[in-house]
Amino acid sequence: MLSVEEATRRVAATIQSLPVEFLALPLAAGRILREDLHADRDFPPFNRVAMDGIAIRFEALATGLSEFPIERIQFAGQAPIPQLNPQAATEIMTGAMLPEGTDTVIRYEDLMFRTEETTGQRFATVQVPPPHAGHNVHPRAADRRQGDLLLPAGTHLGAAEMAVAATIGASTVAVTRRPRVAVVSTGDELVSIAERPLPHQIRRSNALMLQAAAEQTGAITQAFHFNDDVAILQQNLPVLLTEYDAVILSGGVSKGKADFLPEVLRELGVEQIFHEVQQRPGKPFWFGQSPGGAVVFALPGNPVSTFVNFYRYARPWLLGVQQPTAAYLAEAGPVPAVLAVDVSFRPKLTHFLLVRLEYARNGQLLAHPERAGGSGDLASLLASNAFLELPPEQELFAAGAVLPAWRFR
Ligand SMILES: Nc1nc2c(c(=O)[nH]1)N[C@H]1C(S)=C(S)[C@@H](COP(=O)(O)OP(=O)(O)OC[C@H]3O[C@@H](n4cnc5c(N)ncnc54)[C@H](O)[C@@H]3O)O[C@H]1N2
Ligand code: MOO
Repeated sequence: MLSVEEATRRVAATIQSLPVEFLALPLAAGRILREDLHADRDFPPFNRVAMDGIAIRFEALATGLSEFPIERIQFAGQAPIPQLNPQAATEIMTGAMLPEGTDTVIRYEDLMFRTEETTGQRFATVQVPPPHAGHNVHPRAADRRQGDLLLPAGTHLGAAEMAVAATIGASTVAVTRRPRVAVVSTGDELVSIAERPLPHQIRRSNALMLQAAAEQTGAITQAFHFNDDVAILQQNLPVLLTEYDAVILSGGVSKGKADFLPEVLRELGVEQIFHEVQQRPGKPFWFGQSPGGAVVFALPGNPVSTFVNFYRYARPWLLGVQQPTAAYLAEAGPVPAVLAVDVSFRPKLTHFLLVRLEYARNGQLLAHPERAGGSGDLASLLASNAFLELPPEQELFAAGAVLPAWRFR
């Protein structure tokens, strides 16, 4: 049977970048950028006044001058008028362009004002002299230069990236199109969430779970349900394989008499890349790829198995096809966590152990195992926020062991 490492490698081998689409910037938040974006101007683009007050020439103070006549007032957004008199001041607001002939800004808090009654002329007296020329000025190009690479292809457009893209006028951007995912539940025992189940029936929860989890990666999803019927599966699966980038099925992949999926998928020309992984939960996981390129994650139907397999294999795939650089691995992969108590697990399987991750006072990420009733106990997912990956070659895991933790919250 395939190891978790080998299954991971085979899933990763099917990752190919999805095509690029061009979007108006406001619609691109959360997407992966697929072009390099450079500074179109210097940052800041002009000598920017950083405090409300007056602009003067620093040299004037050295001559012993401390009172300046105010020549004019300049607001942010007004084109500056050069100040020709080196002994005068321009009253000026934060965000304005520093006028030629001045080099220093003194804030209102460090000034006293008086108005000459006869002429109406206003004067500012410096109470606290500035320490150096350039004080309270954010000089042109201090932060970045025109032409600098600011957002390389592969950047995830979060809040900071949106601000920088906006400031350089990237009104339309090239981004990865969203993955299209069909989520399919199978099983005769499953009824819709609006129905009152008969005693032998249950409501189908996996499809909604998978939709929510896939949409969080940026995918567009649509849900389907098929009964355990070979003809229905044969009739409905082909169109999904042509219209979606990934088809994520749940149920119908183990050894039961109604577990038709592996056979039907093979008959439909989907190449089986593996069936069964040396892991618990989620051993009967089937994975394949159709000739058209769509991948098929046929996940075991027990809700915790479906859930764990999604986060362990399908989520990294969905992030990988959107992110053409290796950066996706950091987002998709596990974080190291410290086991809080001793744990033993006998079977020669990789064990995915539901845990609650919590920061200890020393900053360590501690993993507390959660009481769980097995792979059917979907309520156990509520109390946990990650699963630890315990390797198969070991039976005892002592408190303090550092292990990979896959977070899902
Ligand atoms: N003889 C064997 N039997 C089983 C094996 C095995 O190795 N030999 N493996 C067990 C393991 S492990 C798992 S996991 C399950 C997986 O089986 P299937 O993928 O075929 O899933 P089903 O039998 O269809 O369903 C299992 C379980 O999950 C419930 N389910 C299914 N779909 C949904 C849904 N959309 N929403 C909510 N719940 C769902 C279903 O009702 C079943 O209770 O097989 C073991 N058997
Ligand atoms: O290993 Mo199955 O996935 O637990 O119930």
